[in-house]
Amino acid sequence: MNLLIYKTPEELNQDLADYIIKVAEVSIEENDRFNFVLTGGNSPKRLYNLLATECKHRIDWEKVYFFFGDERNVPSDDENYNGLMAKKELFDKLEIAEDHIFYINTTLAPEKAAIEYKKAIDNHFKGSDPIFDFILLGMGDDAHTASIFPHTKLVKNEEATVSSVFVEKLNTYRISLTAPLINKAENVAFLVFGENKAEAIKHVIGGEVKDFDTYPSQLIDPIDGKLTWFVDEAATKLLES
Ligand SMILES: O=C1O[C@H](COP(=O)(O)O)[C@@H](O)[C@H](O)[C@H]1O
Repeated sequence: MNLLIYKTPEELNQDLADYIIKVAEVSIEENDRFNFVLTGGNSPKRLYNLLATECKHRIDWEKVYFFFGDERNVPSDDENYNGLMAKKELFDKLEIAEDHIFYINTTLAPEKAAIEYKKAIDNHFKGSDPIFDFILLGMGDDAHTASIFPHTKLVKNEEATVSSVFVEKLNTYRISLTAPLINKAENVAFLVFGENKAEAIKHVIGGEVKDFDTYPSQLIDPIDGKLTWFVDEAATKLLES
């Protein structure tokens, strides 16, 4: 695991954008495509904007396929739909072709949406192991990642798949890649900044004992891939040095 700590979110985003560009270049050179899993929430907005503007000409976007690590069970025009945020910040600006974007279909019941999403992933990988080139993850202040929330059935899911989950504290369903599927990836990066994440970082990165049920982000540990944490100083202020 590689922990990179930045003074500000701006510096973090710049470096993370450069990192994504390098991984994309290697994937495109080796496989003629880059399979990129996006995170949702608020944290990645500036990064996506940066990729779509200042970094626009540094990636061959026609070779990029976009997926989502998780989705909220809301209509696709709801402002909480992760896909809508990515569409506004990234896809529309880059004029990404629709058949390169794998949205999670929330017009279906959550369980069916998860099944269909896994099918779409399997089709894309043409039956070979679904190993994504790059998975970008966020982390909530409760240490959830993707939609693997504390004390939910997803924490214990040992299958590399996509699953729906009812999150009691939010009183809603989510659809999420499971940790075993995430852990197959070539590269996984966490994007975490802000003081409100400090307590979670203390336990997830600094914790001596594993308590997956309370801190689901601890589940992320790629089998053969590389894990990098991009965090700012505020988020690490409770980490003992
Ligand atoms: O609900 C979600 O939250 C996490 C964390 O979001 P952030 O804005 O605090 O970084 C995010 O990774 C996930 O995709 C999203 O659905």
